Amino acid sequence: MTDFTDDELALDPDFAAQFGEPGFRPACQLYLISPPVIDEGFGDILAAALDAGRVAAFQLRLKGIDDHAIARLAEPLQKICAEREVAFIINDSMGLAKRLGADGVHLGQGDGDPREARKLLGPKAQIGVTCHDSRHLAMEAGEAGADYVAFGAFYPTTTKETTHRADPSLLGWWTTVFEIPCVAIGGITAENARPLVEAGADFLAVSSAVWGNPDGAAAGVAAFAAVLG
Ligand SMILES: Cc1ncc(COP(=O)(O)OP(=O)(O)O)c(N)n1
Ligand SMILES: Cc1ncsc1CCOP(=O)(O)O
Ligand SMILES: [Mg+2]
Repeated sequence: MTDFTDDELALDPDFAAQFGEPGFRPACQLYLISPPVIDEGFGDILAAALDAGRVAAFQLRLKGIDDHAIARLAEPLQKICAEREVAFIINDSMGLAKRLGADGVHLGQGDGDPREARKLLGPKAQIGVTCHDSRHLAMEAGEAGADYVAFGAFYPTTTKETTHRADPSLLGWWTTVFEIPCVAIGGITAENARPLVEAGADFLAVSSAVWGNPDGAAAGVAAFAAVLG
């Protein structure tokens, strides 16, 4: 584990210069995270959601079933994403991402080494890493070649049991020092997203605010348009 000095963790101009000057950052974009359980009808819901606004990526995050079952459910969803040039990301398993020819993989701290994922998936794959509320984890992920770092949870969520709470200032620090995109996740809604966008989040990772929207997932995506600018 790399030991970064307090100076390096601070907003030190020399440190910033070493690791990348603040440059132009595209507007914040939506990154949809699937419900943990879906059925064969989810494809129509996903297509409607992706057609309702600017979505950069979709992560298939299924829990409680094996890779074969995930692969069966993944195929039509991967096609729906490809038709709309939305990145299709597999959660947890670099092996399954390889098997499916997914656009990338998201790795939690217990899901494997980003360097190994890079060797397996190649230079074009999008490899994301969970960094909770930790600058250290994010800098280690960046050093390991991650294409994005994910901070959270920012708000209470029922989608996943979380023990870390991130502050928007973490997003501001990261985007001031590093060029690698950052993702904010955890309990994010169109109503509470603005502080995260203003702090510099490159992506908002959202699940229940879209799939659980009482007016439907398309309305859930459309509701973010105002805050994403
Ligand atoms: C974009 C994004 N950020 C964080 C997570 C959480 O990943 P992980 O910590 O591995 O937990 P599970 O999602 O696997 O329960 C994520 N999936 N996506
Ligand atoms: C996967 C994950 N990791 C941290 S919070 C979370 C859940 C995100 O879902 P929601 O947008 O419903 O809070
Ligand atoms: Mg995981």
